[in-house]
Amino acid sequence: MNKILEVNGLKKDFDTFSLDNISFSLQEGCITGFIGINGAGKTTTIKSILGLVLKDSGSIKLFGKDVDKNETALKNHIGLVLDEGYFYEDMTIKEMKSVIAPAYSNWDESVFKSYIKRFQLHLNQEISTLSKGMRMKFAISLALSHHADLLIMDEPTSGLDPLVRRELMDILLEFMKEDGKSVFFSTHITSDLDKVADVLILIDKGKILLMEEKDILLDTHGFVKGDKKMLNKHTRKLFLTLQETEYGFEGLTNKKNVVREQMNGVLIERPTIEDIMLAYIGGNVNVA
Ligand SMILES: Nc1ncnc2c1ncn2[C@@H]1O[C@H](COP(=O)(O)OP(=O)(O)OP(=O)(O)O)[C@@H](O)[C@H]1O
Repeated sequence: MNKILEVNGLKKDFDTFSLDNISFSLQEGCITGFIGINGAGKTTTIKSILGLVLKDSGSIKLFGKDVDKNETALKNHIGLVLDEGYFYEDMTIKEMKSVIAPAYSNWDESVFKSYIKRFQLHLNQEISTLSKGMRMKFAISLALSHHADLLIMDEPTSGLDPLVRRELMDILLEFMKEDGKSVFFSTHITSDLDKVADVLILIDKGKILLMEEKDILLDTHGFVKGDKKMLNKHTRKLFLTLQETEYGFEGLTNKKNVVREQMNGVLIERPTIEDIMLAYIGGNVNVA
């Protein structure tokens, strides 16, 4: 599989926050979830990739080419949905589209119109009167109307109701049906990724803590409950988090098979992506 985006040694210092030597890559044909709590550095990373924030150091390659040297050509391949509105509020949908469309050499008006129809948006409606869900749908319509290969979305589901979030997930899966497409999707609402993500990248305090295929993560991690008698110097080391009560314990392990072998009789449940995220960013972590 081709690497569609390669980020190497990305650094950005703000007064009270730093992106600390961020490196990761995205594989073609994958939906990659970029997860982390509020303020973890997701937006700063995405904006640095796009050149909307000036990085201090590091290299970024899109489709194998240096972003700094090929900005305009590469922009044609990217569909962008940012969390903060980048629309002119007093324009209508049609007027805003006319500002954005000429920036893309492969703009496809018929695709745009089909999304507007599908989302029941009205070309003459003023942006300032759009609800949050309608804004997101408009942003998606723009992002998908120039045959982009990589869709980059920053917190697209934030503040949306479950129905609209589901609709968005369906659109992503539809987009992925065509060969060579990829999605990079930042969110702190990890439940959105349960169904759609192939790979997860976890960022916290400006550092990448974890990068793994979702299925492998969910297979190797387990939420374990059992009798306190099973805990000893060795078995304790198998846990990322551990809570003990008078009688029992519960904790998250990243070595599910070893726990199964060495701790007979414990109950092992499948964790959610959120359980895993919180275990890695919380204290009390024994990462081997
Ligand atoms: N222009 C800036 N100047 C100074 N600090 C900044 C600037 N932009 C972002 N930050 C800081 O960088 C940190 C990371 O912010 P960022 O928006 O990247 O996080 P995030 O993971 O996207 O959070 P959220 O989920 O809340 O959107 C925050 O502490 C923020 O205050």
